Amino acid sequence: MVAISHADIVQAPKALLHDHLDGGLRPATIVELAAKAGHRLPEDDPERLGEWFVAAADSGSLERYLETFAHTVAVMQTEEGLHRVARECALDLAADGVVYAEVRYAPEQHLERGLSLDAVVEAVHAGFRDGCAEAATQGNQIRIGTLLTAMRHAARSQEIAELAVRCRDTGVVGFDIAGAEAGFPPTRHLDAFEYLQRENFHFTIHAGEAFGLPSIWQAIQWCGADRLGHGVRIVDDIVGTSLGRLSSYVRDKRIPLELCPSSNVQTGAAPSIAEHPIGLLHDLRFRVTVNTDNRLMSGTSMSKEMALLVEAFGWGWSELQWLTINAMKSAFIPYDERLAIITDVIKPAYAKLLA
Ligand SMILES: O=c1[nH]cnc2c1ncn2[C@@H]1O[C@H](CO)[C@@H](O)[C@H]1O
Ligand SMILES: [Zn+2]
Repeated sequence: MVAISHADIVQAPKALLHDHLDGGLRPATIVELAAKAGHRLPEDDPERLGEWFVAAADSGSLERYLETFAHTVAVMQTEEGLHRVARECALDLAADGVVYAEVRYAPEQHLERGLSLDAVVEAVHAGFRDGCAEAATQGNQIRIGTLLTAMRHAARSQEIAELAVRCRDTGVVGFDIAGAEAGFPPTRHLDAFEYLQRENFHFTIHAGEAFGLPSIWQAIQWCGADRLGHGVRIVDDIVGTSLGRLSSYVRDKRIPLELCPSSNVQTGAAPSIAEHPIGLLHDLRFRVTVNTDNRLMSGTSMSKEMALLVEAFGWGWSELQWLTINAMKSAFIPYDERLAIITDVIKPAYAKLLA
């Protein structure tokens, strides 16, 4: 069998559920926007700045990994900055062959220069609209929905949940909480999750990344999460191939795991790509999806994450199709729209690749 190259994977349609808007900026854009905003950067040369992000995020700790976001969030405080970052995000994902993406960010982090929460969301949506339209003229079709994130150490989750519901017909497809996990259990935000459930809305929770099973258990059984952001520590409930109660529940209910291999290696949640639990979770038929998390901090892309898995686990097109369909099945857009992307875009393309 001929090995699948990175270039081959770029051509294949991909679906991405876990990508942070403020974790995917182009280094050159950060340099330009920082100059305008008067924000000091650790490096002023785009190439060196890109390397700085990857090296600084390569810290072995989620807390230190998250410190690097100060330099991206700083340049996303104006309508212009937000619009540009969202537009470029759409173009970059589309050029990488991503056909469906859910991109998340925390509106509460973009108010430092006087924008309102609603203005932040509008600027991001306008950027995505323009980026998607431009990508289409280049022959790259992409659909993007946004997830609004609340920061788990802060106290604005109810407000952000209400914002998400208010914007559900203009591009927001779900809600999330992110930030340092240890010491900030998801149950702190129970009111927000109960509100979202009453509104028949969708949400995912970052859980089981820097902290283990109690965090996953709370996210699912107390908060009612539809999906798990990372969820990689679910392997702590698996001995050999024998599943405990919680891991059985997650697998049997088909709860999607938004796994992010490179990010997990950087924060110390996995020792290496080859030893990443995604191999075991695939073999045990969990609802596994593969994601980028933060393309800038991990120096990655959707195609690169897949190429790493091909190399580490010897996976081929059938596994890549499985991951892609899993992601599409787990998306927060309506069922008929998910199905249309699976049957009209994903399956025909992989049928050719598999032939
Ligand atoms: O892997 C992660 N785990 C937890 N929080 C994260 C991760 N990646 C990014 N963020 C946090 O989410 C915010 C909104 O996008 C980012 O500013 C960052 O603080
Ligand atoms: Zn994340």
